[in-house]
Amino acid sequence: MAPLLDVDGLTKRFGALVANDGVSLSVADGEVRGIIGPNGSGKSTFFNTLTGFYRSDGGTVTFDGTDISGWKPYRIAQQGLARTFQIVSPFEDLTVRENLLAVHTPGLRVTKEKGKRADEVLEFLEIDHIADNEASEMSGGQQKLLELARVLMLDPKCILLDEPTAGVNPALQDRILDRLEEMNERGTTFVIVEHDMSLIQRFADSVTVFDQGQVIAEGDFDEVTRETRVREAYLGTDADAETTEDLLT
Ligand SMILES: Nc1ncnc2c1ncn2[C@@H]1O[C@H](COP(=O)(O)OP(=O)(O)OP(=O)(O)O)[C@@H](O)[C@H]1O
Repeated sequence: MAPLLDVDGLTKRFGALVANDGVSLSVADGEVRGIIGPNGSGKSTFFNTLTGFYRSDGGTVTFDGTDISGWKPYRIAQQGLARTFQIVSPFEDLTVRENLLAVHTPGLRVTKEKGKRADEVLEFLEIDHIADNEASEMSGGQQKLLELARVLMLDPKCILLDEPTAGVNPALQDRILDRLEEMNERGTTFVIVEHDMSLIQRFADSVTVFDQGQVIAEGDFDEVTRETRVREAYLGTDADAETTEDLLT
């Protein structure tokens, strides 16, 4: 079966710096793919280029059988490939619910339907009790949930998550992960950039490792974390680490 997401030779340069150097990666429908790699290895750039926030310098992106290379971010999101950001930025003056209603959802033209979707999403993520609070009153962790909620308004086939639990307390982290797993069971595909290796180990079916803008390994978590090249990539940024566990946690 053709992959849901197929990236071929994606390249992004910032002046002389090649942040993504011919990155190729295929994700199957229903898969959870983890992307790991040391700081500055090009993971966020990959998401930004893939989703049209950066103009690519080469390569193609095919999603659900359609070539979406060079498309604008909103069109890509509406095609079913949505993303969250490492730094969340809700409309702070709006309430939580209003933040969801502000998402452009072409599939739900009737306001009543959109309100119903918003209420379902709020309940699913267990933030319905703060629906009428201003977003500015939310904790950092709750804002991460709001970010996810905004993405769910689009009912996407595939969600790219950029560090979904960074800076979130452990109880809330667990809740976020439970919800992601539930969505995956219902068929949503995920690509997740995360430094928290326990999360990757628990959630990802397979892992792609970036280093210096390139894919250097791919496979299941235990397989890739044993690879010498992966250990070396992390060692370069953490010379004191002695074991793989030290390196990757
Ligand atoms: N807008 C930009 N302008 C110039 N250089 C950039 C820009 N964004 C990223 N870079 C550079 O591209 C390289 C890859 O950065 P990127 O943020 O994609 O890495 P990352 O793997 O996501 O890192 P981290 O894990 O720290 O988030 C780095 O050298 C970074 O300094």
